[in-house]
Amino acid sequence: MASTAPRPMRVPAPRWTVTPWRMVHPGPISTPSPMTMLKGCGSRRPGPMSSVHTSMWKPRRSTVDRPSDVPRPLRSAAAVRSRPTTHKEGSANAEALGKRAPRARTASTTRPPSERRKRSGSRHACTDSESKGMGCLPLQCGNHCSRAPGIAMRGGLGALGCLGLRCLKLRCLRLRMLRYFRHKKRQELACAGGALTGTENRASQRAGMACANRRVGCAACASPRIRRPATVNVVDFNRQSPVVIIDRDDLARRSLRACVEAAGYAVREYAMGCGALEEDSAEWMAVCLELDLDDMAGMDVLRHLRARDATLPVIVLTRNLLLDTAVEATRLGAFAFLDKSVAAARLELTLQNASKARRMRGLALRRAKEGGEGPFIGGLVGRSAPMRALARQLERILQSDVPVCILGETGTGKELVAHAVHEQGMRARGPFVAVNCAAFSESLLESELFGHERGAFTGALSTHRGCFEQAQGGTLFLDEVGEMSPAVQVRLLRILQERVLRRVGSTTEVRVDVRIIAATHRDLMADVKAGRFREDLYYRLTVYPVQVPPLRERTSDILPLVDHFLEKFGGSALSLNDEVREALLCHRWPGNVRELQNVVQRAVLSCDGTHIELADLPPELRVLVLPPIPAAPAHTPGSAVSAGPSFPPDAVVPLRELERREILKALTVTKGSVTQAAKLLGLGRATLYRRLAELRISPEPGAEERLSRVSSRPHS
Ligand SMILES: Nc1ncnc2c1ncn2[C@@H]1O[C@H](COP(=O)(O)OP(=O)(O)OP(=O)(O)O)[C@@H](O)[C@H]1O
Repeated sequence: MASTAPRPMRVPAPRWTVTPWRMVHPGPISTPSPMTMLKGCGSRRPGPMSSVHTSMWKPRRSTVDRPSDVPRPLRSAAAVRSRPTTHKEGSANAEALGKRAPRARTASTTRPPSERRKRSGSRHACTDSESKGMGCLPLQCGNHCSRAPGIAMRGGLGALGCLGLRCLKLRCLRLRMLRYFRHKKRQELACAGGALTGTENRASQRAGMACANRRVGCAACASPRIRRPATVNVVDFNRQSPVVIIDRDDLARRSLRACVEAAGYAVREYAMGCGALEEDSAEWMAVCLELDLDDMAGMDVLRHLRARDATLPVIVLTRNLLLDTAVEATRLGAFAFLDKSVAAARLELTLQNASKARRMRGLALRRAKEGGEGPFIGGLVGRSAPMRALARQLERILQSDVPVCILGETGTGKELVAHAVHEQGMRARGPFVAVNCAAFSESLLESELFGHERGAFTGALSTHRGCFEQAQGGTLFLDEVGEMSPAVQVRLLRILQERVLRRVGSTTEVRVDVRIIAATHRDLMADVKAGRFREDLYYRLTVYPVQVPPLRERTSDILPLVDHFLEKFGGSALSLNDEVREALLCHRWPGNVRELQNVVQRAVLSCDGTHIELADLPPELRVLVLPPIPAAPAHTPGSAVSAGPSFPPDAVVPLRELERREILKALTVTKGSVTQAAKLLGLGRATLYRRLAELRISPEPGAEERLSRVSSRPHS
């Protein structure tokens, strides 16, 4: 048998033989990762193009005739196994090597790429059929070309001109990377929207990737022990959202905890992969995962985590940084891959990027979930159109550092907006320091903002770090900035321009890195015109002005806010009757949300413990029922209209009077039922109540008596 084998062409032995049969295929994934591609190409020893090219035509050296000093090519064994040979040639080669002859490749012996890969280790070369099946690009023909001039002419090199193998591989790599990223992008989009097409789903399953929408169960989600949320949770990620550490080593966990906590994140630790997977990961900010675990393979944990929440950043940590592992982790969607020995130094930055990505994905998910209603702002309650517009405005500045000026009437929630910008912005991990400029005299405000040295003035018993220094790396909220004296304005302007400050009584300058958010209820431009506010400071502060709408312009937020405050003040079990709701909706709310909050707090205290009545609201909210309705003698149309001024029959009646008469008529007909009257008049109930208030009409016949009863009750 050995004598019948074709004699290999003898050529002078090079120091290193390139195995040029095929590009190394990364495994059973239809769109291989770029890292894998790199691995495939990189396994060849770099050298001048000409030498690589020449070596392509040489037969591969067998392990038998490799000189002992020649290092064993990384993938020689795998390449031997997967090199597409004829049965005859294969047998001959095998016998020459003293091994069992490979079986002929038949339909029954042909295995799927994944299996072949398992058998041949993680590295293997594509066969012809495989490369077709995997949709290899025509450019890969560069590899085929290495085998026979005929193929070269037909497939690739002929068409492309005689490119060197490495050029082809680079082009091939680039294209495959492009395909990989496109595929990945599609997967991520599908994860967010929860809708993979059938083909994509099958593709991701074939690839062993997490099935994001779970319409078809994937292998990774098979374990019954592991919690699988049915829907994508929408969470506001902030500093309280924990970074989860999964590591079996107590010491390593402790040192990681210290790193993560120093970076300003809450931490949750797990020694076992299963322990972590049994928890709900919806609120986790990120995961630091050690691959070497006791109970299950780290890669499986990663697979499960990604399967349940494709937006959860998983940072893979390992002691032995192997390319194969990195490739596998990247393919499974790991956010980053860190060597444990350098993890501490890199972790902070990686966590920063991870949390930013998580927050942005969270925002996008929330928006998607709310049916495109608009983004969500921090702890602000209210989804009215003006609030959604405000949220959209804020979203644009979250990831920037521009000074923001929040304008709006008192009690509209300016400080809450400032908090939201800080919490969801880039400086979320820094401090948020708020100072009310109206609360201090000029000298005190100076010392409060900029600090002072010991003995700088009478009473300065110790050195004081001002608000600017306290807010280093974070946000300084200057509330009521319009109340600043001209002297403080000048100092503030200098800090904004030069980013340095000098404490009162000090000669040295301190560099400050602070984001400024200012707020005022005043018309700052008017103050500038009146000379009360510096124009240059105005333009420095109002780089991005934001107007918070008053509550009267967003009545649809009133009832959600009432529910919010009822819950806040322990009255969530209390119910409101229709009268109370109408009164709340029709009030003008000059004190805005703060006033509403006070009203609800007071009502919770003064009500009977089951429901809130009109009597539990302050008198200014009961104005609707103040004027008594004139007694309607009969239900005849027009009889109730007599309460108004009389006009000569041919006189033109003012529209307001006509409106008043028609409303009274409707109320008479409906026996004081506002709902029915509104229907008769073709108005909304709230609109009719507003008109009643404006026209000073009491809607209900019994209003007078009830009012007197209510007014006599004591209020807390
Ligand atoms: N959208 C909202 N959702 C929940 N609570 C709110 C909202 N807006 C305001 N509040 C509450 O109303 C109160 C007043 O808000 P805030 O202090 O932010 O208003 P402001 O505009 O800064 O007032 P001022 O101009 O008087 O300082 C706070 O207790 C705040 O929690």
